[in-house]
Amino acid sequence: MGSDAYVPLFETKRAKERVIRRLFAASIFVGIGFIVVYRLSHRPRNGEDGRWAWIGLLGAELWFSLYWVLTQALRWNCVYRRTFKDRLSQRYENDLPGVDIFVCTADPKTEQPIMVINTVLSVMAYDYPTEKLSVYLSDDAAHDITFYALIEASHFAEHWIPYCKKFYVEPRSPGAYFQSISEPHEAEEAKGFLAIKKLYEDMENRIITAAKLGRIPEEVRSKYKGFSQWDSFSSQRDHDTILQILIDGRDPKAKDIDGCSLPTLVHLAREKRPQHPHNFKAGAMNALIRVSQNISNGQIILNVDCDMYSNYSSSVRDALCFFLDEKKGHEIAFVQFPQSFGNITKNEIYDGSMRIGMDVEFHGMDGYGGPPYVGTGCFHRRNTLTGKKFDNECMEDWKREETVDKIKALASCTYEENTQWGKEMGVKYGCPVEDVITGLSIQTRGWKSVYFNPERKAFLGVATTTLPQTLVQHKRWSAGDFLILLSSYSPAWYARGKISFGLQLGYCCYCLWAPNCFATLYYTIIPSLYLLKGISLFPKASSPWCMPFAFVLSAKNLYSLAEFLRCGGTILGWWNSQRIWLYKRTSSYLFGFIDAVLMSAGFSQPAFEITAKVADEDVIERYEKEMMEFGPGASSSSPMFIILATLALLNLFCFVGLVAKVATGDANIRIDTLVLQILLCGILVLINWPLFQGLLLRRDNGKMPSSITVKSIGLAVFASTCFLFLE
Ligand SMILES: O=c1ccn([C@@H]2O[C@H](COP(=O)(O)OP(=O)(O)O[C@H]3O[C@H](CO)[C@@H](O)[C@H](O)[C@H]3O)[C@@H](O)[C@H]2O)c(=O)[nH]1
Ligand SMILES: [Mn+2]
Repeated sequence: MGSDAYVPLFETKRAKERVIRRLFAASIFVGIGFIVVYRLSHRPRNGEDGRWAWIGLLGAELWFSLYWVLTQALRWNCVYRRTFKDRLSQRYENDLPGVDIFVCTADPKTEQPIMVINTVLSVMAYDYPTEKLSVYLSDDAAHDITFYALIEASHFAEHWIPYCKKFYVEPRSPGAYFQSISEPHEAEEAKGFLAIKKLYEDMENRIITAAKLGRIPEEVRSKYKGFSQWDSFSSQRDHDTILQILIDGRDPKAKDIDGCSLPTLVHLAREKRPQHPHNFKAGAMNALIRVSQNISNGQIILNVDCDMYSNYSSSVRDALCFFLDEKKGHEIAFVQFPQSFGNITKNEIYDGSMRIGMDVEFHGMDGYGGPPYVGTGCFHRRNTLTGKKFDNECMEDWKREETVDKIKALASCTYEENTQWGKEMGVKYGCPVEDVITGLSIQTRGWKSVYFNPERKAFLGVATTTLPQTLVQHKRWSAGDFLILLSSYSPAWYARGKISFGLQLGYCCYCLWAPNCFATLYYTIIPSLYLLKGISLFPKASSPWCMPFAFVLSAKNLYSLAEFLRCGGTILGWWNSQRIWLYKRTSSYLFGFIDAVLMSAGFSQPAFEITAKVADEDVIERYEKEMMEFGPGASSSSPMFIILATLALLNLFCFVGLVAKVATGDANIRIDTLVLQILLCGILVLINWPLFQGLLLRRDNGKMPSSITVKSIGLAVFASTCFLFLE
C-alpha cells in the first residue's frame, strides 16, 4: 500500500440488458393502457347484463396494473456485487473485527437439536481468527436436550474445526459434508475422514437417542453443572434465565486437538414468564444483543436461523469487504445474503427456492439503496442494530468484568421495561416480520444495505415441504408486511424522503401482498360464473380490442417464464410457481390481510407460528416425487384449503357446465364472445390439476382430508346454483 490510490474491496455492476428490459416494460404498459380504455369505453349500460361484474373487473385490472408498476421498480435498476477477499486479507488480516454469530431456535420438536448444532458447528468453523469469533445459541424452548446437544457439539468442535482447516472442508456443517462426499482416496486423508465421520455419527446417535427417550443420560447430567439451571424450571413459558459459556475463547485451556484456540460458544435461554410477552424471535435477538455485548462485544453480528447452515467458510470475509471498504463501507449498515435452500427438488412444487425474489428482485432493491433484512444470513453492524448513530458511537473495549450472574439479568423479562428496546433499539416488536421492519427503520435513518448473492451459496436452509406449511408461512409474511404498511414505519408515508423512491416502491410491492388477494379472488370467480351464464365480459375474438389482452397476457407470462429459466428454474418449475402464486394470493394473503387488520386495530396479538423443519418419511418421499402434500397440517391451514378447493371446483363446474351447454346446442352461448373467458377458466382448471387429484383421486396420506373435500364440493355446488338461479 502506501500510495493514496484507492483500491476498493468490492465492486458493483449494473445489469447489462437494462435497456431491452425497459423497452419491453414500456410496451406492456401501453398494452395495459389499452385494456383500461377498453373497460372504460365498453361498459355495459344500466340494466344491461354484467354491468357490475364489468365495473369490478375494471377495479381488479386497475389494481393489477398498479401492482405491475410496483414490480417494475424491483427490476428497473438491478445491481450485482463482487468482493475482493485477497485485498481484505492484505490490508486487514491483523485487525479484523470481532464477529458475534447468533443462532435462534425455538422448539426441539420442529427444529431438531442435531440440525441446530450442525448450523452451530458450520459457523464455528468459519475461516476466521477463532479468538475473534463467538457463537451464541438462543433457545426459546429452553429445552435441556438442546443444551445437551450443544455440549456435545462443543466437544466435537475440538476435532471438527482443525479437520476443516486441514482439509479445506466445504461445507462445514458436518451433516451436510458427510452427505455430500464419499470417502477420499488418499490414504492419510481417508484415515482422518473415517475417524471424524465416526466421531460425528456417535455424537449424532447419542443426541438422537436422548431426543427420542426425552431424557439426558444421567452421567452427562451429573458431569455438567450447567444442568442444575433447570432445577427451578417449571415450563417453557416460565423459567429463569439460563446462560452458560460453554467455550470461553479467552480461556487458555480451551484448545482444539491441535492446540489452537476455539471460538467462544454460549448457550442462552432468556427468562420467560407467563405474564410478560416474550416477543418471539425479536425478543430473543435483543436478549442476545445485550448478552453478547458483555461477553465478546463483536462489532459485527451475523444472525442465522437454526436451520440455515453456512455453506461457505469465507462468507464472513465477503461481508467484511463491504463493511471495511475505505470509501463506501462507512454507510453500510447490513449485508444480506440470499435465503437459499438445501432441499429444493427439480421442479419445486411449492416455489420453495423463491428464485425470482432472490435472483431478481433483491438485486433491484439493491440498486435503490439496499435489500430488506430478511432475518437470516445477514451481517449487521452492532451499533446500527442497537439504534445508535454511527458517528457518536465509540466502541467499548472487550471488557469482561461482569459475572455470568450479572449478565443473566440482561436476559430477564423485566430488563426491557421502560427502555427503548423493541422500539428504537434492537429488533422491533409487534410485527410478524420483525426483520423487515427493523431493516427498513435502519434504512430510514440514512444507512444503506447491500445484497450479496455469490455463485457459491453462502447459507443453505430448509424450505417448506408441504402445502399447509407454505401457506401458513406466507400468511405470516403477508400479514407482517401489510402491517408495516399500516404502521408508523410505512414505506409509503413515513419513509418518504428518507429512502429513495425506487426503494419505497419496492417495499410497497411486498407490503401489498396481502391486499392483492381481492383482485385475484375476483378474477378467479366472477368471469367463470358469468361464463356459465353465457355473459361475455371480455372483447370477442374478432375484435381488435382483443389484441391488448392477448399481448399483455402472453408477453407478461413469457417474460416471467424467461426470467424464471434464467434464474436456473425449469419450465415445469415455472408452471408450479404460477400455481403457488395463485394459491398464496387466494388463501394466505386473504387470511394475512385479516390478521393484519385485526392486529393493527388491536384485536389480536402478533404471533409467530414456527415452520416445521422435520417431516415423516412418507411425506418426504412424496415431496421428493413432487406430489403436492395436503395432508393433515396445522388447524389454521384448513380454512385456506377450503377456499382453494372451492375455487378449483367452482371453475371446474363452470367449465363443464359450458361444455354441456355447447354440446346441447344452447342458443344463449356464443363461443366467439367468450373466448378469453373460456381460456381463463380453462387455465384455472388446468393449473388446479394436482388439487383435483388430491381431492378426488388420491388415496395416500397426503391427499386432501375428506372433510375438506365434502365441504368444498358442497360450497362450490351451492355457489354455482345460487348464481345460476337467483339473478
Ligand atoms: O419465538 C420464536 C419463534 C421463532 N424463532 C426462530 O426464528 C427462526 C425463523 O423461524 P421459522 O419458523 O423458520 O420461520 P420462517 O418463516 O422460515 O422464517 C423467515 O421469516 C421470519 C420472519 O417471519 C424471519 O425471522 C426468519 O429469519 C425467516 O427465515 C427460527 O430459527 C426459529 O427458531 C425464535 O427464536 N423464537
Ligand atoms: Mn425457516
